[in-house]
Formats: sequence, C-alpha cells, structure tokens
Amino acid sequence: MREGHDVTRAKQGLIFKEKPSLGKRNTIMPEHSLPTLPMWRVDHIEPSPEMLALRGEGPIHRVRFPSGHEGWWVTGYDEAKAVLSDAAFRPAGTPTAFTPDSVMLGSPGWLVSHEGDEHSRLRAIIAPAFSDLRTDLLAQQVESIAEQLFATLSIQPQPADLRKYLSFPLPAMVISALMGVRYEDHAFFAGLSDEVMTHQHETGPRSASRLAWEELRVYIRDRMREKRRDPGDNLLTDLLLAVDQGKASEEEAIGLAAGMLVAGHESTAAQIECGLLAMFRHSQQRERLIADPSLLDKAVEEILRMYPPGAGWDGIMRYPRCDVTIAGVHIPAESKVLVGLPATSFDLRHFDKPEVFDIAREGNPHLAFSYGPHYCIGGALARLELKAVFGSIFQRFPGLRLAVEPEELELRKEIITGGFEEMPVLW
Ligand code: HEM
Repeated sequence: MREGHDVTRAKQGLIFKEKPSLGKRNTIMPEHSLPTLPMWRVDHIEPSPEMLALRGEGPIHRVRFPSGHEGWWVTGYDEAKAVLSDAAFRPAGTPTAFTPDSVMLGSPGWLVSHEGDEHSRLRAIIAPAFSDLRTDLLAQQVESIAEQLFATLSIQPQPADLRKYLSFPLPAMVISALMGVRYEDHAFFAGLSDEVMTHQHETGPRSASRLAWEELRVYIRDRMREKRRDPGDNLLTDLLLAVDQGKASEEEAIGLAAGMLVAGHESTAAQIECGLLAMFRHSQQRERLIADPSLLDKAVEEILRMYPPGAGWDGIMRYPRCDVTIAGVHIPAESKVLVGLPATSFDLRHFDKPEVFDIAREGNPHLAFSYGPHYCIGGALARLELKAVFGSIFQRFPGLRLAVEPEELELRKEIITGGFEEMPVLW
C-alpha cells in the first residue's frame, strides 16, 4: 500500500500527483484484511476503539465502505487538510462506478456540487447572510428562540423529549429567521430536510430523499415568489436580487436556499444532542462549566472537536482526478477517499491527550466545520446556537438528566449526521 515512488508529475505540499496509470488502479486487498466502515462510536458518542487503533498505523488507510466498495480513509489531520484544499480532489462529479453520497450532489446551487470560479460566484451570493453584522443581529434572535423553547420544555410533563422540544426546532427556527420564512413552516421543511439526509451512506433506497429534495425546492420557489411582494432583510431576498442582477440562475438560487435549509438544520440538531449526551456522561465537566461560564466558548469548541455530529466515524467524500501519493500512500484516480473529519480530532500530532474531554482545552483547531473552499459557511451561526444551549440549559434545568440509560437511546443510523430518534429527559 505504501509506495512513495514513481512521482511523475507535480508535488504540491503533502500531495504528489501522477499521471493516471491503469495498472495500479483500485488494487484489490484480501477481503479479511480490510478495516470496514462505519466504525460505530462507543455508547453512541465516544471514539471507536478500532478507529483509535488504526490511528497508530498511519494517517491514511485502505478500507471497505458500507456499500462494499474499497477506498481510502484519511484520519490524519494534515493529510485531511491537504486533501480538502487541493484541487486534485473533487467533492462532486462522482465517478460512474459509485452512487453519489448525497442526492443533492449535482443539483444546481448545492454548493458542494460546484467547484472553482463557479463555486466562488455562488458562495459570494450567500456570504453576506453570514457576515459578522447579520450574525450579531441573529445572536439576539437565537437567544430568544432558545429561551422560548426552554420555557415550553419546562411546562411539559416529565419525561419530555429534548429532541422534540429543543434540538430539532431550535436550528429550524433559526434558519427560518435567516431565510425569512415563517416560523410555523419549520416542522414542514425540517421534516423534508430530515428525509433528504436519510439513506445517504449508499446503503438504503434514495427515492424518498430525492422526492423530499424536489419538494423542498418547490417550497423555496413559492416562498421566493412571495418575497417579490414582501422583500425584507433576509437570505431569500438576497437570492432574488442575485437572480435579478444576473449573478445566479433561478434554479441555482433555489438550490442555494434549499441547501441552506438542509445543511443548517440536521448537523446542528445532532450536534446539540451529542453535546448534551457528552455533558450528561462527563458530569465533572458539566459542573465546571456551571461554575465558570467564561469557559463557554472553549466548551463549545471541545464539543465540536470530540463529539461532532455523525452516526459512525466516517467523514466527507472526495475523488482524486489523477493518481496521487499522500504520506507515501498511492491512490489511483477516481477512487473513493473519505476524509475522516471526526477522526482527525484524535491526531496526536495536533491534540494533546485527544481522548480526554477537556472543556478548557487551549488551542483547539478541530476540523468539525471542514477546511478549504467548502469550509462550512454556517460555522459562526452553529456556534451561536450551541452557545445559546450550553450557556444556559444547566442553569435553567439544574437537575437535567436522561430519563433512560444512554444505551437505550436509538441512534439515527440511516441519517448521515446521526443524532437520536428521541432524547427523553427529566429535570
Ligand atoms: C454543528 C453544526 C454544523 C456542522 C458540524 C457543519 C459541518 C459542515 C461540514 C463538515 C461541511 C463540509 C461539507 C463538504 O465539504 O462536503 C459543511 C458545509 C456547509 N455547511 Fe455546515 N455544519 C454545521 C452547521 C451549518 C449551518 C448552521 C449552516 C447554515 C445555516 C451550514 C451550511 C453549510 C453549507 C451551505 C455548506 C457547504 C459549503 C460549501 O460547499 O461551500 N452548516 N458544514
């Protein structure tokens, strides 16, 4: 597997690029010797021992994916950054041998489908919505939405489902505010975005996801028509303006907005749930945060580093356009390369005692929001939402605890971002 020779083209940073050589394409390893994904987390959130063991063997591993295909899994931090920032790897344009890992890939306006100048053009249209100013304005709204949800939760009979009353509606309501759509619609579009993200890891049927994606686009098209009559200061109005100015086609604008609903909702909901479970498990860290609220920013970063959303220890897919050699590992053109973002948080070259959950960790350059041109555009907003939750939930509900054993929580295995079917709590 390790070659480190035969470099026939350019070297750029960590990555050596080669001309495609058919002879080396997709070398088959004996089936029994390949680690298989997903590597499930322990107790739903703690790092998988298989993943940690593999870490000791190097930064890139030949693996078998749930689909049965073979490919590579990048668990090293530097190597992940190199793959994510090198144009030799494309995020979409899935080779015909593989099913795309998302029904959104290839759809106009879904940012991850676009590359180069086209990607920059489209990303620039929505960037103002995430400017510091808009995020500051949204901060107050996020706080008040969280407060409203806490108040509703507090009057529910116990046990109550934290997913139903907090982790699911919070990001949906925030995204409604950002987009300028009615709060009351949140259950409708959040349900669709849930469906879009289901069965994304190649194993299940895709027809329902595809239908949901189309329905979401129809919903956006209708809301955009309404904005013609009643514009206001919101992302849908920004998108209409971009269409009028010829910066995007209507289909692209619809895709940008629909993508925002999906990307902004599921991952944040699952992150709230994983973070809460982490705090329930690590009661000393929870007490530490309550005693010293100034640790909030660091606590949120540590939750993102150690307990990012995701059902198994997987990551985001990339495909090399040409043969490449990274860290001595030769990867043929058009292979599957899974960048294991969650696994990079355990790279000993970058994180001291990475298996320890330390909410006061200094310097925490995790890759939970990815890296390179497709770096998460909603990172600042997600951080606001996480701070609104973790900054006050334990003060508001001092006795907050799970009403079931953690192992009884049902992981949403079919949804790429993970999270739980229900999270019953008492307080
Ligand atoms: C904790 C919450 C979140 C996490 C962990 C997260 C993580 C990520 C990751 C890993 C990517 C890279 C995907 C890839 O390259 O294949 C990404 C991209 C993206 N995220 Fe997030 N995200 C979160 C919240 C949000 C929010 C709140 C929004 C918007 C409101 C958002 C919008 C996007 C968009 C539009 C992209 C595509 C960017 C591009 O391709 O240029 N995300 N996110």
